[in-house]
Parts: sequence; structure tokens; C-alpha cells
Amino acid sequence: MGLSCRHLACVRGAATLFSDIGFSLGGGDALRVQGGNGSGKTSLLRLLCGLARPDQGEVCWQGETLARCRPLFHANLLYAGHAEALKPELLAWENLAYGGLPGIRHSRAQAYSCLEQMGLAAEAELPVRLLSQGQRKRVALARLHLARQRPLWILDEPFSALDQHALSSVTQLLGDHLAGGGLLVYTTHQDAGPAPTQTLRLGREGAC
Ligand SMILES: Nc1ncnc2c1ncn2[C@@H]1O[C@H](COP(=O)(O)OP(=O)(O)OP(=O)(O)O)[C@@H](O)[C@H]1O
Repeated sequence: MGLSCRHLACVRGAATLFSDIGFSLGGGDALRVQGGNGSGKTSLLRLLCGLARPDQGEVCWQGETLARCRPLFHANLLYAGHAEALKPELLAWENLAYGGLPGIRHSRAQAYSCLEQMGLAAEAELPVRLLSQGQRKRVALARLHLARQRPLWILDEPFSALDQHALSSVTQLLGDHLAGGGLLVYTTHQDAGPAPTQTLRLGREGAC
């Protein structure tokens, strides 16, 4: 069952960004959402996370509408938005320990371990404001290592600003997540990421 939606529509101002979107994802499935700037990818991901309400349709987790299973749904979800959501004055490890997953405090050792796996051991004690854009993105993505037990990962532009090495390592991590029965929804403008089992294209041509 996993994540499903039907007849989803999103209106912003006078524009209907998309309508009548439906899909169903089970364990091991990856949905890649594509479309040009402003086509509605982030808007769709926010609906899928329950951060915004659809103008039509509904999103379900394990067959229940989000309205009926919100706490359970959020305990099973990792959402990484396009913005990195890091505190620039906090050290890299502190960002993960205090802001890794909402409402959960992680140890310094856990935070260090995640940073090491993202190739950032040397930057762990630096304030995030001093890191490069790609390094900040890696700190944000280090949250994936904290969320290995969470089945549903929804990632908005996870590959932006990453160099080739980091891109390969994140792709591997996502592949491992899927191989372990996880679910993945992601957007990207790049030719990157694990092979999707489904693709959704937003834009003038409409969803397909
Ligand atoms: N709360 C809002 N009120 C009015 N318009 C909005 C709102 N949120 C988003 N929009 C508009 O909806 C459109 C889609 O935005 P969205 O961020 O979903 O696009 P996107 O496909 O993720 O774009 P990009 O590839 O540039 O990240 C944009 O034109 C944006 O200005």
C-alpha cells in the first residue's frame, strides 16, 4: 500500500499547477517528479508530506488519509526540502544533533558518524555559515543517515550543488534505501539518482 494519492490538484493564485494526479508507491518504489521551474514540483511534494492541503483529492499512507494518520505518517517520513534548513551559527554536528529530525535529539557521536559518511569529518566543528554550498547540502543530506529506519523519503532537489563523488555516494544511499524496501519521491533537474520505477512530469503539457 505505502504512499498513494488520487485526483490531486493544486491551485496557486489564478493558476492550476496540476490536477488529477494519482499514483501508488509500495516498498522499493521510486517516483521521480520532473518539470521546469515553477511547474509545481515543490508544491506537489509539500502536499505529499502533509505540509499543505490539496485543492482537490487526497494523499494516503498505508491506505489511510493523512488527516487520519498524521502522527504515524510523520514518524515514517523524512522530508528534505530544497532549502537546507540549517542554522548557520551552529556547528555542522550541532545542526544534526539538534535539528537532524524534527523533535528528536541525537548524540554528538551519531552526528559525527553521519558527517563522516558524507565525507565531512573535517568540517564537523565548523559553523555551517563557513561551509561551501555543496558542503552545506551534504550536511542537510546527512539527515538521511539518521532516518534509515524511516521508510518514506521525500527529497526536493537532493543532488543540487553536489560534486560527482557526493552525487555517487547519495545515489548509492538512495539505492540501498530502495533495496531495503524503502519508498522514495524525489525531484531533480539533473540526470541523476536511482532509476525510478515511476516518473511524473509536470508542466504545460500537464501531468503524465
Ligand atoms: N503560496 C503560494 N502562493 C502563490 N503562488 C505560489 C505559492 N507557492 C508556490 N507558488 C507558485 O507556484 C508555482 C510553482 O512553484 P513550485 O515551487 O512548486 O515550483 P517548482 O516546480 O518546484 O520550481 P523550481 O524547479 O523552480 O524549484 C510558482 O509559480 C510559484 O510562484
